Amino acid sequence: MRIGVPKEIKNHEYRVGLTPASVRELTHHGHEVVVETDAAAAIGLPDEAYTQAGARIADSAQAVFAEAEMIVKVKEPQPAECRMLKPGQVLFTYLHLAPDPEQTRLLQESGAIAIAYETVTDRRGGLPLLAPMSEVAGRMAIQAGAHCLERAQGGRGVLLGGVPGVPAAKVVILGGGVVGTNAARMAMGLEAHVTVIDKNLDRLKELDMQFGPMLNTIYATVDAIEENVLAADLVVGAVLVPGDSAPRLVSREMVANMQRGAVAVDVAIDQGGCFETSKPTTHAEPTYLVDEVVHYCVANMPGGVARTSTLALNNATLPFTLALAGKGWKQALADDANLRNGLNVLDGRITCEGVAKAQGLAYTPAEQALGL
Ligand SMILES: NC(=O)C1=CN([C@@H]2O[C@H](COP(=O)(O)OP(=O)(O)OC[C@H]3O[C@@H](n4cnc5c(N)ncnc54)[C@H](O)[C@@H]3O)[C@@H](O)[C@H]2O)C=CC1
Ligand SMILES: CC(=O)C(=O)O
Ligand SMILES: [Mg+2]
Repeated sequence: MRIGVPKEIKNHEYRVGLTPASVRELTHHGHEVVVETDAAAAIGLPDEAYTQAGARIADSAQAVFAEAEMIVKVKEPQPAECRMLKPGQVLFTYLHLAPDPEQTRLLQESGAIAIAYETVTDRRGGLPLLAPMSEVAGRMAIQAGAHCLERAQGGRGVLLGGVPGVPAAKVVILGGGVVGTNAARMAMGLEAHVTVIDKNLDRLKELDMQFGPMLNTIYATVDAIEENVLAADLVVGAVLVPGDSAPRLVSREMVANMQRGAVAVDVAIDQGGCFETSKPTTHAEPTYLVDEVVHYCVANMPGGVARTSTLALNNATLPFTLALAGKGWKQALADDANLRNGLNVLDGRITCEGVAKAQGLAYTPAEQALGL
């Protein structure tokens, strides 16, 4: 198969769909790879590393989209990229369609086969292609939150760990999945007072076993969320209902009653965010204030540490990329129910239930769309 890797064009997005090591694996298996020039030069992966791995370098995104049978990317295609997609072309990347009607429509119109990293599953019900970026974003959430808490950033001038004689900051994490666990681990490492709130009791039990008495775990009720958010210095939004829009757990009124200079890091912003006051921001302008609460809502946080993130993402995506390239998309999707859960759009039909529900569109089960 001929696989194309365009340079990412989202604001301050320096990740890339394939590393040279992944390219070598694909060319070793007899596939052709074409990479846009300077696709990953910013993270120390120059064109020569790709040519040594067996790729060809193309001088534009247009050239990559024109000749590839499958496009492997990182972020959701921007409108200009959607318009370059062709009927029958496979797109393998993050999509986050639930809160994005424009992209959904453009993908439907393109006739491409759109497979979203974030809805591919594993045998244990996890999300193996979201997990590495959630690990990164969860860890970054505490770095970003600590920075935003500095007074010069609009924060309340609080140090996460406090010092002897002065209490530690209160960090409240909504959602104890991959983002939440990694955020908790970093915040505990900095000696903050950390609370995780989740509606999944089994998950809370696992966290309790993992971290012991240093971590407070609380079952998610409106009451518990309100009480903890209002007392928090830093709130991390880390909930997810796969495929669907994020549940809005923190209302505008709750934000208005938060402490002045408190910080909200809404990692769940890529699925619409879990604060009513959240709107997507960029690495160039990551924060804004609502009622003197600092909001950090960067939708591509891992792009900030693009080298680490690219390597971590490729570790997870490579087996699926190899399967799609080796078997062809139809067979690969037919053989693997977990990969099939990644299929979001086929022949203009929406095959992810969460996306269809979030946008009030008709849902076609992937099996039906594939004629299985
Ligand atoms: N902004 C960014 O750059 C990035 C954003 N993300 C996003 O972060 C979010 C979280 O991802 P993961 O941790 O991987 O998901 P996950 O599935 O591992 O964890 C989500 C947790 O939320 C809990 N949850 C769901 N609904 C809830 C509710 N109503 N109340 C309380 N808890 C609830 C679930 O029980 C689960 O434990 C996702 O939206 C993901 O796309 C991930 C990586 C990067
Ligand atoms: C998952 C996601 O949104 C990201 O890695 O940018
Ligand atoms: Mg306020």
